[in-house]
Amino acid sequence: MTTIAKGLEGVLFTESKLTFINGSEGILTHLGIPIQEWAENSTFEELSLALLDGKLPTAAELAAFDAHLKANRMIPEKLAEEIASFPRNVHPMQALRTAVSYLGLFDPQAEDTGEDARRAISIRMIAQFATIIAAIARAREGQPVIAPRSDLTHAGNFLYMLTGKEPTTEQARLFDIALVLHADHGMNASTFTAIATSSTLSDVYSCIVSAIGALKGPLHGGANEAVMDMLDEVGTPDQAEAYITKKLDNKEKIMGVGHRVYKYFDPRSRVLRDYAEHVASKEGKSTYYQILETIEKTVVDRIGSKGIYPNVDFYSGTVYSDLGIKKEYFTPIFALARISGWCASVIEYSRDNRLLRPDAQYTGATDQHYVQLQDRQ
Ligand SMILES: CC(=O)SCCNC(=O)CCNC(=O)[C@H](O)C(C)(C)COP(=O)(O)OP(=O)(O)OC[C@H]1O[C@@H](n2cnc3c(N)ncnc32)[C@H](O)[C@@H]1OP(=O)(O)O
Ligand SMILES: O=C([O-])CC(=O)C(=O)O
Repeated sequence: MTTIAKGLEGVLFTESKLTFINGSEGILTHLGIPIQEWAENSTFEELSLALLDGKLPTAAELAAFDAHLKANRMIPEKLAEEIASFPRNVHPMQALRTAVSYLGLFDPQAEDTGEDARRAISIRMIAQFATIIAAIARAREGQPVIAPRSDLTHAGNFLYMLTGKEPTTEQARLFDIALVLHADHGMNASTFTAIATSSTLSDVYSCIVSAIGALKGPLHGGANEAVMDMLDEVGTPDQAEAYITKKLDNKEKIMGVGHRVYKYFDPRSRVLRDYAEHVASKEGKSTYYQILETIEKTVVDRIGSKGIYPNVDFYSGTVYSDLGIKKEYFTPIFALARISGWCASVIEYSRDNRLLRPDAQYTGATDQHYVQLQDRQ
């Protein structure tokens, strides 16, 4: 009998040397190195290069990569003008999807699908995503777009372009850690989507536009914004337990918890919680943080036995919110980090490409004949 792997759960379709996940123990490694070590010691720039090259870079390689990213931060003027003319009421993820598609029109290398071209485009895109997302946010808020600076880190420069203020070293580092935590995660839905597009030998821009569309949904990257919607709906910490209990009694989903692979704490959620706690210890617990603490406890007590624990989207919003970022920009920020994983995975898969084309069990009608329109009931 044919078995159907609903949601492709547990289906292996390729090999990868980038990311390993042990979902029952809550382990995540990139290139064999635990995510906690990346978060503590590395930077988004270094992890991006490591994913692209499949190895830890030397100091000289990292310096050259960093300089290359900085030199590519500007976006075409026409694109900046186009972003400024986007309707203000569209979701920033819609704007990002359109802007990246538009960016591809200005790249003479866009249609080159060789590995060197894919790598060069990827590096430019990693750099330009920050400028595009900040420009989308500024335009949406009716504020002038801010040009990138080349004396700031990728994370620091993004916060500067977003807010118009140079972040403190601690703020820039906290945001950098969030980017590191989100940079790659195996065959998640958006990376798989990017690879599916790439497997047809399509161009990198098309792969990334497809991936942005997949990340946007609330079951994937869109969950970080949905968590904030939930916190706003809960209102105060004393309401949190009753709110979650009612939702679970009604068999409704709680955002930011549960995962296809992790059946225990997502290790990234632990790192983010520690940082949220660190901020709370200095500045007092925010209402959001207190609500999250109660939701985590209620969910783990009620449905932890089903393998439902906080995922990466659970605490990320409170960290961004502490940095003064509005919730509409949380999912674009996920894309700001995940662009590295998408590009690295597309390049890795293209080395041994095979068209992705699964199958569906046919359960429709058989032995039918065409009925003329006038003869149908
Ligand atoms: C970056 C990321 O993409 S991380 C994921 C972000 N998404 C979210 O946070 C959205 C909320 N979570 C979910 O919707 C789910 O947990 C998913 C889609 C992420 C993973 O779902 P699946 O792997 O399909 O889980 P599955 O459906 O097998 O769940 C098993 C059981 O837990 C329940 N469950 C799963 N997630 C949740 C949740 N968030 N809230 C309440 N119950 C849940 C299911 O209803 C199911 O219960 P049942 O056995 O009584 O029918
Ligand atoms: O791996 C997944 O399915 C979703 C996820 O956590 C991610 O993309 O970071």
